[in-house]
Amino acid sequence: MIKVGIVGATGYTGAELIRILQGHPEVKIEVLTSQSYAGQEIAQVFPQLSPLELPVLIEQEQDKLTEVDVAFLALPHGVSMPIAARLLSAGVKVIDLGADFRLKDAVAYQTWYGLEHSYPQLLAEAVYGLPELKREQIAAARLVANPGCYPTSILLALAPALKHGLLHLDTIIADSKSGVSGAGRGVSLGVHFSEVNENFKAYNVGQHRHTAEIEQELAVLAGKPLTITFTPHLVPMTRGILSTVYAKLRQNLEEEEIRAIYRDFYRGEPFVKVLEAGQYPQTKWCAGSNRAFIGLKKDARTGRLILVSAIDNLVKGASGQAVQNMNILFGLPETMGLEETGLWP
Ligand SMILES: NC(=O)C1=CN([C@@H]2O[C@H](COP(=O)(O)OP(=O)(O)OC[C@H]3O[C@@H](n4cnc5c(N)ncnc54)[C@H](OP(=O)(O)O)[C@@H]3O)[C@@H](O)[C@H]2O)C=CC1
Ligand SMILES: CC(=O)N[C@@H](CCC(=O)OP(=O)(O)O)C(=O)O
Repeated sequence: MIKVGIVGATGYTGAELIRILQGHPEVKIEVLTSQSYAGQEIAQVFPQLSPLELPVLIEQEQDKLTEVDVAFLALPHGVSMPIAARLLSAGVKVIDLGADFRLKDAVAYQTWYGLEHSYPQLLAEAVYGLPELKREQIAAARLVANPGCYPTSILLALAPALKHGLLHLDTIIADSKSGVSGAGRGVSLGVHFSEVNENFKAYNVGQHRHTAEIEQELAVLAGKPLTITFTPHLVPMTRGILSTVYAKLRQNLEEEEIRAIYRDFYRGEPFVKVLEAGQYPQTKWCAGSNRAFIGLKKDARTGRLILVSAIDNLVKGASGQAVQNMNILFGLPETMGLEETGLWP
């Protein structure tokens, strides 16, 4: 059995990790940490977990954390750096759900996150954990930087088109909408009920920190640097991200030829489904599951490709993808523990 630790178990992605891992046949959850609730049962925070036999919450500084095989860090950005360094030196594999190891460039990290990176030497070895694009590198990694939720939805939508050189690189626009759980469990004015309910807004326009991560990974796919316009929106729903991505096509391909490229790129991928002509995804299709759905349309009038992708921000956008990465790290079938087809309605 793989001994697992979850650091930041009382947050949304931490709880989602417990929900997924408790059904994983090769995992034993050995350590759950919290700074605010140390000494208490996790069921006191999330009563729905009370039927499970889970360890009492402990502080992340305790030695017990260094005795696990793999630790998931479900912490706010800026907090994970020293914890990851300590765990790696104790021989623990680390999957960081936050942003601390996603950018390769420590200067870019400082620019976008307003913090100096305290372990820049780890950035070179960290692998950006999007399994559909980096499976081999993930398998050999000690430190996996789990992608952000918006980047996952946008990168999966664009990867086949960029890999095949289908797009004018300076024309990409990604317009994304997220459920409120994307902001985590902490309370703030922008996410309290009466601010969000019956409301819809764009935020961090032209400056969301995920832009850096998306551009970094799109550049790898395209083989050259590029910039995109990315606008996130907050939707009054709990889970889900829907991204609509627009870009000018370089060649006059038929829509079915483009769809064939997408189908071929994702052939055999258990978690990515390319939809039929005229079919576009909805967030409810993937709520609670690790699946991503991609619909596409060639807009012949404008010469643009329109891509629509849907994921659950807490699953393929965070904890499910992290478990997929753990399966790869330990040579297990990638779908193990992730067979859940989702919640309906
Ligand atoms: N929510 C989402 O959809 C996604 C989130 N992410 C990323 O995953 C990470 C976790 O997100 P999420 O679960 O939503 O966040 P939450 O705010 O819901 O949870 C954060 C967790 O971190 C702990 N924590 C907070 N501050 C500190 C600190 N200074 N030191 C140690 N522990 C601390 C809290 O524990 P306690 O107070 O009990 O100590 C809590 O368990 C973040 O980096 C987030 O950006 C990535 C993709 C999607
Ligand atoms: C709705 C909402 O607020 N979403 C979050 C994205 C969460 C996430 O993926 O953040 P990290 O990159 O820090 O992991 C946001 O826009 O900040």
